[in-house]
Amino acid sequence: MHFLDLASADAARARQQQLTKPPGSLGKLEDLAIWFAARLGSGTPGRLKPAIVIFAADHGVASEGVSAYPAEVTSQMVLNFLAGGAAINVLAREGQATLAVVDVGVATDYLQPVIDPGATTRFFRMPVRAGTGNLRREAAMSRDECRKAWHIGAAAARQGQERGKNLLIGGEMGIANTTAAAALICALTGADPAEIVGLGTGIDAVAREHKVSVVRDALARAREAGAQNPMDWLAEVGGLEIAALAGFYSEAAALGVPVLLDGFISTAAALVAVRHDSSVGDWLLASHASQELGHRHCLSELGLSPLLDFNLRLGEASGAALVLPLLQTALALHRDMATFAEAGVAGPAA
Ligand SMILES: O=C(O)c1ccc[n+]([C@@H]2O[C@H](COP(=O)([O-])O)[C@@H](O)[C@H]2O)c1
Ligand SMILES: Cc1cc2nc[nH]c2cc1C
Repeated sequence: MHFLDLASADAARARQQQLTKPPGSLGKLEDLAIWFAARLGSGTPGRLKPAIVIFAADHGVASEGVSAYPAEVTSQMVLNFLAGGAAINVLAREGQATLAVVDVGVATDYLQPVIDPGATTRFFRMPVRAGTGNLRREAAMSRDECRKAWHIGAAAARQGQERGKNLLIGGEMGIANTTAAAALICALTGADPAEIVGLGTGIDAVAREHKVSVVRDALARAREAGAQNPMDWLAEVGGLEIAALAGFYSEAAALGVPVLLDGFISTAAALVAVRHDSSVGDWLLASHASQELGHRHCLSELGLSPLLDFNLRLGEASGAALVLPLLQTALALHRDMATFAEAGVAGPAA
């Protein structure tokens, strides 16, 4: 386990007091500089080197009519990521982050060649199985499959660290995964599904009522099957990409690399990782508050407050990538501003 570097945090806090501005006037930008100092082990951290990894997988529960889109969209969007046409391709470029996509269980075949010579997105095909089982009726996956997906995520985090990345961002693509994420949040926090289940990709109120009952049925079935600890729940009502994300976050924390969370599904995966090992929580930063109903509840269970509230509900790491320029700016201000002494500016009146 990695500990926070409190001496570096103190050095950063002291520097913030010396920079040519009233103390506290840069608000959360100051907090961010201190947050990164404690985790990057320097009182004046350099530029962030972010890596984005999107885990993609399908969900058997899509057959219950819980999404506004057909399951084939998962594989079609993977092709879009590889061709460079998705929101995350643009956001990753703007945020100067590398982008990789890992197929941990996409069920439908890719109907085009997946290699685009001009594309910069790396692609790894490591399907654990062709989508999960329908979590309303059966375990989403076996414990063994769940562990495999978790380890794929953990290996991705290790590779990020080996490549010198100092900020890890996990994203996901999986039609129907807001159903699995909602079920996990309810299972791990005791919340009522009616307060967590949202509209996902854009279902209507009637479909949402049905989605609530699908989650209720899944929770009752899994409880009956003996689910107790976070790993049990992850296998029973989670998803392959959610398990990979939970492994990715756990390993990032174990390696002492900070993590930037995305939206509802990403945060549900982080909740699993934290309930599995509470020390993971120290390494998590929340990028934004998703429109998805239960996201704020999940964030508050993790003790996190989101930086932005932009009504996003896209997933695929988009909200996390969006805040990268803000984070780089916070660290640049912290590094590059003059102190009162350097600039010959008088401090506060005595
Ligand atoms: O990240 C979020 O907050 C978020 C909220 C709603 C939907 N999504 C994305 O939409 C898909 C899941 O929505 P659904 O309706 O199919 O469950 C999945 O690919 C997610 O990336 C993501
Ligand atoms: C088009 C589309 C793009 C997405 N990106 C992440 N989840 C998504 C879901 C849909 C439906």
